[in-house]
Amino acid sequence: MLFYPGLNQLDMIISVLTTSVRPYPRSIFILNSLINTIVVQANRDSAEDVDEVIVTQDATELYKVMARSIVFVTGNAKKLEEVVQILGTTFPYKVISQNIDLPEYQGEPDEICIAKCKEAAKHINGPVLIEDTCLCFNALGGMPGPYIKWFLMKLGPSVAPMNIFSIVVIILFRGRTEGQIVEPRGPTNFGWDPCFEPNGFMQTFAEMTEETKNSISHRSRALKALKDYFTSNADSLMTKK
Ligand SMILES: O=P(O)(O)OP(=O)(O)OP(=O)(O)OC[C@H]1O[C@@H](n2cnc3c(O)ncnc32)[C@H](O)[C@@H]1O
Ligand SMILES: [Mg+2]
Repeated sequence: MLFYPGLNQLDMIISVLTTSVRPYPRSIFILNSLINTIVVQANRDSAEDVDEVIVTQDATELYKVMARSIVFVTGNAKKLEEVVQILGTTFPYKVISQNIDLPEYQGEPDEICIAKCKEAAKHINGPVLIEDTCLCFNALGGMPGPYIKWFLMKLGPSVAPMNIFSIVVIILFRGRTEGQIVEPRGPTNFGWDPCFEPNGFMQTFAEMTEETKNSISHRSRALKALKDYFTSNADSLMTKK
């Protein structure tokens, strides 16, 4: 059952599909046996797009590496930067990024997230991580919600009081950060960061150091829950088909 906290909140939803275990774009997996060398998968991108070549002599080891990869699909470089920083080096899965601008779906945040996740999985053919952020205004009955991207593009970061809330669905995790909307302050290179001042702080997200934002943000709380879950269940998740 998916959890949705209500519209008077800002929701960040992260979906993880662990439905298949296959090779992924941007990696070449090579099984180097005594008999010959088998390229298990060369991806459909050009050779320049290949991030790494993994060579192993042990088929079991190969499948372990393949099974322990998740592709984070996003067209947003700032999201990617934060997700990589937050997950850090101790996340038990290898996170490979793929820049695909997925469709902006309509509907409730959880439905949007699932649709986005399925679409990402179609491109990647394997486990994917996606994220969708909604910004919901109390004064507007929850709008623009998932349509915040277009609001930001048209109006810039000037908004009304709200709360922040983060959840992760399909495998479900939640994180929440509350705060106030203020006159924009700080760099304007990431969405609504300049106008969101979390409770207990005198700075907006944009004015904070990355470390401070990542220690309290909706994203970091959702990802912490995800990381804890994947760390405890790494072996059983790896074998899921
Ligand atoms: O490819 P995807 O991952 O969908 O990336 P996106 O930029 O399209 O992102 P969303 O669909 O989730 O749209 C949410 C909007 O909110 C912005 N946003 C997301 N997380 C944010 C954060 O932590 N701080 C400020 N703005 C954020 C983001 O730049 C978008 O304009
Ligand atoms: Mg998007």
